[in-house]
Amino acid sequence: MNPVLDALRTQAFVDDTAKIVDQFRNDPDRLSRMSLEVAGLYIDVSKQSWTKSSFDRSIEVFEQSGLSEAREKMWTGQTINVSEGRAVLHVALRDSDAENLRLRGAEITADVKTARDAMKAYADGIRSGAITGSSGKAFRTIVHIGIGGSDLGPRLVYQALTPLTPQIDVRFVANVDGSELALALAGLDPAETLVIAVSKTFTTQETLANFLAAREWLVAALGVEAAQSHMAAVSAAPDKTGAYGIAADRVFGFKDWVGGRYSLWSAVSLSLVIALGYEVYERLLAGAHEMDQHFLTAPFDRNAPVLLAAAQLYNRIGLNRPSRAVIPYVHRLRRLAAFLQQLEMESNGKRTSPTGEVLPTATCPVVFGDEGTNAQHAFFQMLHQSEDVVPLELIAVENNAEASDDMQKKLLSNVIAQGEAFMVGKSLETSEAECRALGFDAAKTAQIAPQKVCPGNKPSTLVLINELTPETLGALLALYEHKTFAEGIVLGLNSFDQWGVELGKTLASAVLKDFAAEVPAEHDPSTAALIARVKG
Ligand SMILES: O=P(O)(O)OC[C@H]1O[C@](O)(CO)[C@@H](O)[C@@H]1O
Repeated sequence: MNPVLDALRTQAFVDDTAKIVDQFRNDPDRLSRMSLEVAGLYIDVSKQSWTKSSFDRSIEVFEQSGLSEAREKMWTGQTINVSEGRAVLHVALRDSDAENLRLRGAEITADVKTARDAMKAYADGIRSGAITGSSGKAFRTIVHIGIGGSDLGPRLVYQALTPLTPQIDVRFVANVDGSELALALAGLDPAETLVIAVSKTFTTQETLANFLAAREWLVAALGVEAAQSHMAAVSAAPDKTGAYGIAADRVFGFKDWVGGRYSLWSAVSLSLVIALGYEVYERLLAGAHEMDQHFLTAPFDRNAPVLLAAAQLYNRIGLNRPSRAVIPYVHRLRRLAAFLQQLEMESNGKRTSPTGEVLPTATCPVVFGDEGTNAQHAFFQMLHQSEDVVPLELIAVENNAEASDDMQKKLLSNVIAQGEAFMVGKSLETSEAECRALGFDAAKTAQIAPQKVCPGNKPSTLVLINELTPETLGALLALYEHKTFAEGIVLGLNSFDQWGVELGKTLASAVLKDFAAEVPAEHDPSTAALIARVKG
């Protein structure tokens, strides 16, 4: 029983038939109350399914959820990730105010500063040419090897901010499917290549397998000793890196109070700091910090992360909508949906409370998406006409210096029109009129018009980024982190562990053993047949 969420569901039930478009007539202040501008982001949730009462009820849910106290606990470094016995302090990585850091105990200040300085020195050395490959050649390419939180954030940020002609290129490798590494190494000169293994635990099968294969590639071309200066590692378990032949002065650490999917602010982004420059990294942190301050101080009904979280809970819990589509109309943010899939679904895709009780409600929707306008020519057909309601998150950039004014206007016209189209839909009357305008006779109109109908009344949120800069990108990603945190608190779960991923890993290592075993372990006939097939 979760009384605050029950109240929300009751309100949603009452408002179930409400038309979004009518709410603007019923409530002249709707747009101003449900939109705000912060850290270079304009956020509009007025096309969500709320009535005035259900919006107010949704905000009350957060006021009654203990979110303020939980936020304080996080910011002051208390052990809120109870099952792993850890604090959650990724926000400290983007807080350059030493006074604040000291509040959390002395060692954090030193840790954060030491890690930043080490990254900066190494990156500046490579960018200036003071640090080179074994043959004295400058590094031209970084092969960033990592998966999950050690890949999705850095890959998203690199694609978002990389210059058109980068001084140093970054190629990302995550999957243990050897094709990804093969494609990443293709055409590279080992003498100009730096391989960085990125893993919080330094135990992840895919990352270690890819790193060993990449090291072999280096050693084959350069020899064991020379290869050393072409390898580096990032980990919260630096003690594990030595076994992989990585020199101690090429290991960059971070602490276990940084969760994997919240780690892009840490040394996990070393590849970016080298390729884009320390200054870009600092600006990314500054943008995220501005959103942190907003989240910390803004009242909940004017708090961007809370507004996005409230829309999601209203859709997921209030109206039982099991999915959410994230559509960045920004080619440089084409990996945003993938990043949010891990951030939100690995954080809040849970079924029990931190004390082990099964939760009384659903939790996280299925998050999916692709870049706009591409998605319009792929799955929008279903989103527009299906009876299923999939709430949308539309993200766009207002000013893009890389695009002509004409193309930018075309792009923005699409994202704005889609929000409207999902809300207003297309009625049978409109469809019939269209058919008649096309010269269809009554029989053909009766056949075709119903097929053109779009039910509409489908909600969307728009996040409009003034210009895609390191600051606004930092703010955008911090926005989603705090949205996810706020939802987790209301749902009554621990957003910072991920016990559910272990089963697949355990079974994978058992199957791997079975491939080599004389007599494989007991499995169901389908699994046994597959193992036998691979064993040949
Ligand atoms: O950085 P690591 O320790 O290699 O882990 C990679 C990813 O694997 C996970 O543990 C899930 O399997 C994620 O939480 C994490 O981001």
